[in-house]
Amino acid sequence: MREAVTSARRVVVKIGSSSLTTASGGLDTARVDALADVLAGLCAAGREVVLVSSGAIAAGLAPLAIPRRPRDLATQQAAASVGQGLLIGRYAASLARHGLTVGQVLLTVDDVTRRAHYRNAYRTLRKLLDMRAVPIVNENDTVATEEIRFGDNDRLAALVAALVHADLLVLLSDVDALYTGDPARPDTRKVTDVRAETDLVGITLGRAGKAGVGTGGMVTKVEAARIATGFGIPVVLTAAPLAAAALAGDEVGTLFHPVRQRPTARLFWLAHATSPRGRLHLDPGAVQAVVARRKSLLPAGITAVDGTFTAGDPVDLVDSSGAPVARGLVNYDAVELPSLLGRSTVELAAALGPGYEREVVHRDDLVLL
Ligand SMILES: Nc1ncnc2c1ncn2[C@@H]1O[C@H](COP(=O)(O)OP(=O)(O)O)[C@@H](O)[C@H]1O
Ligand SMILES: N[C@@H](CCC(=O)OP(=O)(O)O)C(=O)O
Repeated sequence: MREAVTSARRVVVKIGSSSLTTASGGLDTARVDALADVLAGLCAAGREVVLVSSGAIAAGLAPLAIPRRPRDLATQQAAASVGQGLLIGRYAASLARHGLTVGQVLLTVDDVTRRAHYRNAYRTLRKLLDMRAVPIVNENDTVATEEIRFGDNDRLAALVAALVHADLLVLLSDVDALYTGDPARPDTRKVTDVRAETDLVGITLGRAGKAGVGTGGMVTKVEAARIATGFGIPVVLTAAPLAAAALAGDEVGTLFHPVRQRPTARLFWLAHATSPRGRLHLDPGAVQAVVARRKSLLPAGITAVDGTFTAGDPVDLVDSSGAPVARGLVNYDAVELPSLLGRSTVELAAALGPGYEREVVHRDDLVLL
């Protein structure tokens, strides 16, 4: 019995396209009904549920007579636009059988990465939960462009779990657990528990299984598990038909144990949810100061600046090989920085005024990567 699972009050469940569609590509209503039954069971037991459901693109293919998952964004978006309505309609009907109401929540990357926006998303999700409705989240595929797309809902689910302060994230796929390699091969073993990054050493994370339906495969699921467990949220990865057993605490699938206590929400978002707007190249002394001594970053330790950012934006701090070592909120606009580099704060204050004594990134706004 998994205590971390049975004690969870607020649960985020994510289901992949591969678990919702028939072999011919249409929406499998029996599977949607089966999932709805599991979710209704959770609600009846007084637990709160947020569902993150993929499947919009897959559900839109048959009605548009598209034979397989399209590669180009515009066709994917058209399919999602048709499919999302069908998907949510089906969930609404399935959950109505249990007297439950659904609320559709379509999110873009910005909605969960920009502070002002994610507060907004959080408020809506909270309100839906307070009103005993089941929020059903998907990426807002029809407006997301290639650059600002999640592309996979695994990461979105982990960020939503963090956003609503969930006690558990359940990732439902078409495979019953994480395996040491491609589960289709005979020599692979099931991994029942992942307690630390070292447990993943030697595991081959393959791409999506069912051709043309899922995206990301195990890579994005393990990445999602990293994000959630880093926020103190346990993650169970299993197959959709095992959802009820997994949620009852049975030892099915793979349990990713939380690796640490919850960090402050702000720094978590900085590390995992924000997209950096630029890069500050640090000399070795500055890397040492920021990483080992947890100091603020001063202009003297910066050798170069890339990107077009303004004060308050997230930026990556990179070492001399270009590898990111930390992320932080920068106190200057990109255009201001080049003339300050390599100069001490005392010198800058004397030459330019006391406003230039400020750190480039304050230690309170810094998170190590
Ligand atoms: N190490 C692994 N363990 C388990 N499954 C794996 C592994 N590597 C690749 N896979 C494949 O990942 C697939 C699940 O990913 P995906 O198709 O993206 O699912 P979903 O649509 O549920 O998000 C499985 O069907 C499986 O074939
Ligand atoms: N937003 C897309 C989901 C893409 C996606 O992540 O799919 P999957 O790998 O099946 O979870 C859709 O609804 O089709």
